[in-house]
Amino acid sequence: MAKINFGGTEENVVTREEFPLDKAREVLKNETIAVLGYGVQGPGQALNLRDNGFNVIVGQRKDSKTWEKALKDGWVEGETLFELEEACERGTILQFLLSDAGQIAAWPMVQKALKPGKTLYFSHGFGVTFSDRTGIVPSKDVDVILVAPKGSGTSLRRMFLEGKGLNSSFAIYQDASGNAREKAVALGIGVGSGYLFETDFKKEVYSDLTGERGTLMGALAGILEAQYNLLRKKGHSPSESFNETVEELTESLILLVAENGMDWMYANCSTTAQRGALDWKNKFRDAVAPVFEELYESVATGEEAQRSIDTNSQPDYREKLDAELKELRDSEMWQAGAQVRKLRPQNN
Ligand SMILES: NC(=O)c1ccc[n+]([C@@H]2O[C@H](COP(=O)([O-])OP(=O)(O)OC[C@H]3O[C@@H](n4cnc5c(N)ncnc54)[C@H](O)[C@@H]3O)[C@@H](O)[C@H]2O)c1
Ligand SMILES: CC(C)(O)[C@@H](O)C(=O)O
Ligand SMILES: [Mg+2]
Ligand SMILES: [Mg+2]
Repeated sequence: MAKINFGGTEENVVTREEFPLDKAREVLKNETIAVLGYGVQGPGQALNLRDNGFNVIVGQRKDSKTWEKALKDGWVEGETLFELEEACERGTILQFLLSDAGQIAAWPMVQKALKPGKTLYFSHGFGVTFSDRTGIVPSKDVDVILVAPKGSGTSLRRMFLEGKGLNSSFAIYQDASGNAREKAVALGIGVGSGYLFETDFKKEVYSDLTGERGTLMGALAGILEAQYNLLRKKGHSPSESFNETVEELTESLILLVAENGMDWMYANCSTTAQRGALDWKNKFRDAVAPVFEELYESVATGEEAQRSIDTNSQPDYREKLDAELKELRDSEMWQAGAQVRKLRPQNN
C-alpha cells in the first residue's frame, strides 16, 4: 500500500498499478460474488465485476422491475440471476447492496446464509455503525468489509465503460480469515475503482451522510434555488436566471474545477469575477458553517440514520420519494432547466 501525501497529510492508498486486475482475479478466483440488490450500486458493481472477469451472480426479488432490468443486462435466471435467498446460499462473498433500510428487513435471511468463512461486503458503513437501530450484528467468524464508491452507481458503470475509474474508500470491520484486507482491495479494484483510500465504517458513514446532505446534493440544490429565486424576484427572466445559476456551472465552470482545481477555474474567468468571487467566498463559507455543524451533529447522534430508516421502511416509500422528486422537476427553475437542456446544440 502506497503512502501518498495529500496537501501535507500522508494517507494509505491503493492504486491500480500497485494492485492490478490480474492480482485481484487471483485473490478472488475461488469466490462466488453474490450482488444482492439491483438498484443503483448493484448494476454498476455487478456489471463491472462481470466484465472484469470475476465469478458474479445477482440476487433480486423476482416480482420487481429491477429483476427485469437484470434480465435485460444479460443476467440469466437460474445461472447468474436468483431470488435473494438462493443467491445468499450460493455466494461466498455477499455484497449487501439493498437500500440501507431494505437491509434491515433482509438481514435475518443474509445472517442465516453467512456460514463461517464467508464474507459480508457493504458499500456503506450504515448497517453496522448504527447497529443499535438496524439490528445488523455479524457473527465473529465472517469477514466484514466495505468498498464505497464515491459517486453514483450510474457513474461507476459509465466511467468503467469510458476506461475511467471512480475513487472508492475501503474499510475492514472484521478480519476473521486473516485475508479480509486483500479481499476488500481486490473487490475495490474489481468494481472499477480509480484509486482506493482507507477509512473505517464509522468515518465512512459520517462523511457520506454529511456529503450527500451537504455540498454534493442538499446544499447544492439549496444554494442554487436561493440564487435563482433572488434573480427571479429582481425581475430577471427564467432563461437568464437559470443560465447564470446552473447551466454555466454545470457546462463550463465546474468542468474547469474538475480538471485543475478552483484556482484554475478562477484564473480562467475575468479579473472582475475573480475579485468578486474571492471577496464573497468567505462570506458564504461563514454563513453556512453553522448549518454544516448542525448537519454533522444530526449525523453523529444517529438522527439522520433514524429518519432514513423510518421513512424508507414504509411500504409506499418509493411512491412518496417519486412525488417529492416530481415536485422538484415541476418547479419553474427545473422546468426552465429542461428547456435549456433541449436547446443545447449537441442535444439537437
Ligand atoms: N446509489 C448509489 O449510487 C450509492 C453510492 C454509494 C453507496 N451506496 C450504498 O449502496 C447500497 C445500495 O444502495 P442503492 O442506492 O443501490 O440502493 P437502492 O435504494 O437503489 O435499492 C437497492 C435494491 O434494494 C431493493 N430493496 C429495497 N428494500 C428491500 C427489501 N425490504 N427487501 C428486498 N429488497 C429490497 C430494491 O428493490 C433495489 O433493487 C446502500 O448501502 C447505499 O448507501 C449507494
Ligand atoms: C452517490 C452518493 C450520494 O455518493 C451515495 O452516497 C448515495 O447514497 O447514493
Ligand atoms: Mg450515501
Ligand atoms: Mg456517497
